Amino acid sequence: MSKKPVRVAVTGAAGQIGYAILFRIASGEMLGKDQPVVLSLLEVPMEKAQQALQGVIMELQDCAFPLLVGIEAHSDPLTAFKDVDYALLIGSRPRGPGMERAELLAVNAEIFTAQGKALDKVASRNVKVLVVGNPANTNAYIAMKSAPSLPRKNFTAMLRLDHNRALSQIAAKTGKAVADIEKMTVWGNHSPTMYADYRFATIKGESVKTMINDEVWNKDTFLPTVGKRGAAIIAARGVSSAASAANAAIDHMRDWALGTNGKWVTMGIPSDGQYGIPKDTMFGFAVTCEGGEYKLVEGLEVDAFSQERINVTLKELQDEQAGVAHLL
Ligand SMILES: NC(=O)C1=CN([C@@H]2O[C@H](COP(=O)(O)OP(=O)(O)OC[C@H]3O[C@@H](n4cnc5c(N)ncnc54)[C@H](O)[C@@H]3O)[C@@H](O)[C@H]2O)C=CC1
Ligand SMILES: O=C([O-])CC(=O)C(=O)O
Repeated sequence: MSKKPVRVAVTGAAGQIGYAILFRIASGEMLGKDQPVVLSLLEVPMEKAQQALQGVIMELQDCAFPLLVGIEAHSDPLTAFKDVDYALLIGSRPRGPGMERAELLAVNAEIFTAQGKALDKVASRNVKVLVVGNPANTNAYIAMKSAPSLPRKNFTAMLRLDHNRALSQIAAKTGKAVADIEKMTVWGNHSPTMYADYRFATIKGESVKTMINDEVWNKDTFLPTVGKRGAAIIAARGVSSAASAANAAIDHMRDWALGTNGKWVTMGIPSDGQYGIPKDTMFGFAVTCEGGEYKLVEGLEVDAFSQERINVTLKELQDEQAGVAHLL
């Protein structure tokens, strides 16, 4: 018997990442090749954006995806999020020239407060929310705080792009296959302060740290390369990463929904106080997923260098949270 369709909301659906992700969701790459989906697409209520959205919808129709059983265009989160099972919050304002970080936080805080409230009112009580729009961790924190009737654990932020970037740098350094790397993780904020940590990583059972054995490379090459990859892509392409961001969002949601078979992945999740990260902080942690739930990997040793890195990324997140506290 075929499965009941699920409702998937995507915001910023006419943007770059939207264009790179919708076709993959509709083809079953996110939720499985046996899972029919209804796409509920949200864009700003401006004529240009709504018109562009109609163009994307025409293209989705023209793909005749067997799993795509409905497409809706919306300009109001209250209708877009009605009964949704999955919500990918991608649309947000990028930083403009001369714009201070605090201003960006304030503009986006409004978007994510409204969207959190709308999810709270109308989404499925089991909705799985992934925030991609930057600053992703703090936007996810805002949405979670604006949706008090939904479980906190339903809200997550995207650290998977950093995780995937780290995997690919390690593969290049060791000359091994990406697919063979296990137990990689990224701690903290989706920003240059993130701490990509390969101390526990293995390749076919062998320690990656021992294989690389180069602390200077870790500190001076690996961490800056992963941390500043977003800026490097903007410098090269003139616009920010879109296909790789869409790919990471697919990976995040697929693993959360369908499980990781014991493999570690990185998700930004609300802390319950583990590793000294204050409760509710939306922080990148190693997790495994099973049965539609993520589970934090506990008991990892935090050495002095790691603690220092974790403190830096935590401080940044706490400053961001303090910057929006008056809006919540
Ligand atoms: N977490 C991560 O790893 C990454 C996050 N990003 C972030 O993702 C976001 C989207 O990136 P792009 O698609 O490249 O940007 P884009 O500018 O191409 O598209 C954003 C779309 O969102 C729409 N939008 C803005 N406010 C909205 C609202 N309140 N409701 C619904 N739609 C809204 C805009 O009209 C636009 O079509 C940016 O904030 C970017 O910085 C990008 C790459 C990686
Ligand atoms: O850096 C940016 O603006 C886009 C982004 O989040 C990334 O590529 O990691």
